[in-house]
Amino acid sequence: MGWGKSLPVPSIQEIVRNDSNSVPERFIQEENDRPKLVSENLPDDSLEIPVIDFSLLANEDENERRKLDLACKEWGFFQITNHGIEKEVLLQMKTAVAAFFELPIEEKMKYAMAANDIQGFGQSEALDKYSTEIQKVAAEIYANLSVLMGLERDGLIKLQGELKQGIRMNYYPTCSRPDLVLGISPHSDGGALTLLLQDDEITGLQIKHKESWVNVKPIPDALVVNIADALEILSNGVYKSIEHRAITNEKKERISIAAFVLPDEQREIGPLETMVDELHRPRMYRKIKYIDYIMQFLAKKLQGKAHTDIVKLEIK
Ligand SMILES: O=C(O)CCC(=O)C(=O)O
Ligand SMILES: [Fe+2]
Repeated sequence: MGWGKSLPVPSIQEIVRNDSNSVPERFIQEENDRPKLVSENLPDDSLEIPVIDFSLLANEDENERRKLDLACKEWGFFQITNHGIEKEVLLQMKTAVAAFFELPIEEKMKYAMAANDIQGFGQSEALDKYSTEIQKVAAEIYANLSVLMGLERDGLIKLQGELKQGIRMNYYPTCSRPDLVLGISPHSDGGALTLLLQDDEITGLQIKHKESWVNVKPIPDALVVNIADALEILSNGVYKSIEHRAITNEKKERISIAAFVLPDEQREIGPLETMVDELHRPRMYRKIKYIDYIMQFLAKKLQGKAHTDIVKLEIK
């Protein structure tokens, strides 16, 4: 598990417990960054991110693989159904995470302090099972992306080493002024691939698509998958690591669980030779050791989609 400990941010559960009606000043977004929930500029609800049937992918279905290719090029995001992870495993993970967020702050701190915990969660059977299943799904997506990028099925794994995984749990309390705040600011993910288990009912995730924000409407038991920075770089910008954010709502708290699939930190990442074509698609990024990329990524915090700029080459 790579990135060790969670950052000591003030516990939102504690803030809400103390006063659930006011929005602390520092959460209020600048006018331009507010989610605009009631004005014009509403997210276009007619648009939906692509849905991929994982069982077809696993059966080497050419058509589904083409859909995956398009989804990664045009959206950077897709939902997968029929991923084969048992409902029970998803439910147990959600229950364990919800229980964790219910713990009093003192108990949570104990987990946060313990070294080698996944983002302050401690060891748990639910987490281990979930993480193992996610790994299998990620490996199959990797295999398909490898083929789409002109490699053998195990091409990406060979280049990146064994896949690492980090889990982040997000808790968004209800908010009396969802129009003023964001649950999570716009960012792209720094790993290779992110698999997100989100609430079955509450819409919170929004992604940038053609300059506007599009809601990712929950499909019960589906996983939301997105291309993250390392795959954007490996694909020489053909697949996009898209900016996304989460909004809050007045009615119901929301939990999401993000599994970040990461390259081996000691490996170099850079555009695959198969994705570079000096005439039509010149090399867009320089090579960088993944650990160096992450150090620079973390130094910039969550600030929009400037991350891959770290390695972008000037194209003349
Ligand atoms: O809660 C969500 O839907 C988004 C979470 C997210 O983007 C992240 O954890 O990186
Ligand atoms: Fe994210």
